[in-house]
Amino acid sequence: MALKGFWDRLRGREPEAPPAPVTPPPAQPPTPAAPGLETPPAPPPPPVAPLPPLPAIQVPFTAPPMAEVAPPAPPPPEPPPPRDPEAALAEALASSEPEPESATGGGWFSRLKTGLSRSTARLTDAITTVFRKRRLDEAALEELEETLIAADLGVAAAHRIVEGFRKTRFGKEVSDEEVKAALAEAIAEILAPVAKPLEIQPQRAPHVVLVVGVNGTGKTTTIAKLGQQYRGQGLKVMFAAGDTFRAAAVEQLQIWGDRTGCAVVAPAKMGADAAGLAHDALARARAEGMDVLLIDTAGRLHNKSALMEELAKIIRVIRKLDPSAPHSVLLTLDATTGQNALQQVRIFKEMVSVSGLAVTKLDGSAKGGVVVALAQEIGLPVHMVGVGEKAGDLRPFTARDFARGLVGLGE
Ligand SMILES: Nc1nc2c(ncn2[C@@H]2O[C@H](COP(=O)(O)OP(=O)(O)OP(=O)(O)O)[C@@H](O)[C@H]2O)c(=O)[nH]1
Repeated sequence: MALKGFWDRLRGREPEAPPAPVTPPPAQPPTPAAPGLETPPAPPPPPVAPLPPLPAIQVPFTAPPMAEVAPPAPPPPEPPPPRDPEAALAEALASSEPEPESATGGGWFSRLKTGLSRSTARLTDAITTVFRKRRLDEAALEELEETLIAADLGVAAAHRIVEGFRKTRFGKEVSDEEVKAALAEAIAEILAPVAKPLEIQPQRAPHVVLVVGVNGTGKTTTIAKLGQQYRGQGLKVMFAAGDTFRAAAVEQLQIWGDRTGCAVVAPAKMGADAAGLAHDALARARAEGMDVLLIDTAGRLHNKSALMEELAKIIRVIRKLDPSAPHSVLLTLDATTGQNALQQVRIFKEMVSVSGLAVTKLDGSAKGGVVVALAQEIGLPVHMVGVGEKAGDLRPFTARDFARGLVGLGE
């Protein structure tokens, strides 16, 4: 239970409450057994006497006006038929072709902006209310700081931004639009040092990317999306299904491999040694002239030290073949976990030398501001962001676009 609690907290979930104690039903008085029978037949129910008429009770009742009477609830909608995972995957891949700008209403930026819309609302609704033509005094600065913290930007970034406002605009009258524009600039400034693409060096033959992260944060999907992108660039790509404990993860990677034309090295049986698998995959990748090898890993073992040992072993073993591998260690973070993402980075940094981050599920989160907290407090490169489940929904992270998208401004 304690370890389950640890993993739940790491994933940003409240640990499950222990099951409620079962209360035994109240004891029934024993039924007297009929002589010679173990189970007496139930006695016939006594005839029900007609109830005497109830005295009339007057309950004062005022009918609500008609408009307030709730209409009868419509019948519940039919639950959608269960989706065949393969069909869902095929659909995601089919729609992952680079779409023309017109089809996406302005291309990647508008997708980013749409994806961030929940986070944007959280951040800007308060700004719009507070700063409609208002003098930037102490009270306004305090409200701004609270808004930024509530939008998951973290205390340090919120403080830094507010101090910037104090220096440049204190005492001036500002509108919500001015505040948003200045905010976008301040956020972009914080993000700029960490906005670095994941640079693949095919001459490493192959460039090895070890992908780590808590389970469910999007490791397998991110690998698949990257595979698709690299294939599009004409690179030869191999996936190693190193999450050998989860049959579904191996299967998922195999399907993505088939669809994207990436080779897949999968374990012969579940629970196989992940380090051995990574070693075999690297040997094969070298023999087959691959440019990139993406290694998936388990996100959860029975405890933190077991996971740490597994990751360390994978690295030790692949270094027997290439002492410089892995060339990148990519940590996936689920944006919906908000501030908990910072804790995940700290824990994974203790286990392995993380070289950069992929922040996923920004589309399903109102906590996209956490990327600013990550930049300010962790400072690791943010290579890419995921704003959807489609293969095309993983894009390089750029400070200006993200900052403007987050505060709801145009390109
Ligand atoms: N909306 C949305 N969903 C995403 C994104 N990235 C991944 N997902 C979904 O998140 C779920 C978990 O993703 P996986 O790639 O299986 O996560 P994982 O870290 O490999 O999980 P384990 O295999 O359990 O360790 C899947 O349903 C993905 O489709 C994203 O950017 N946006």
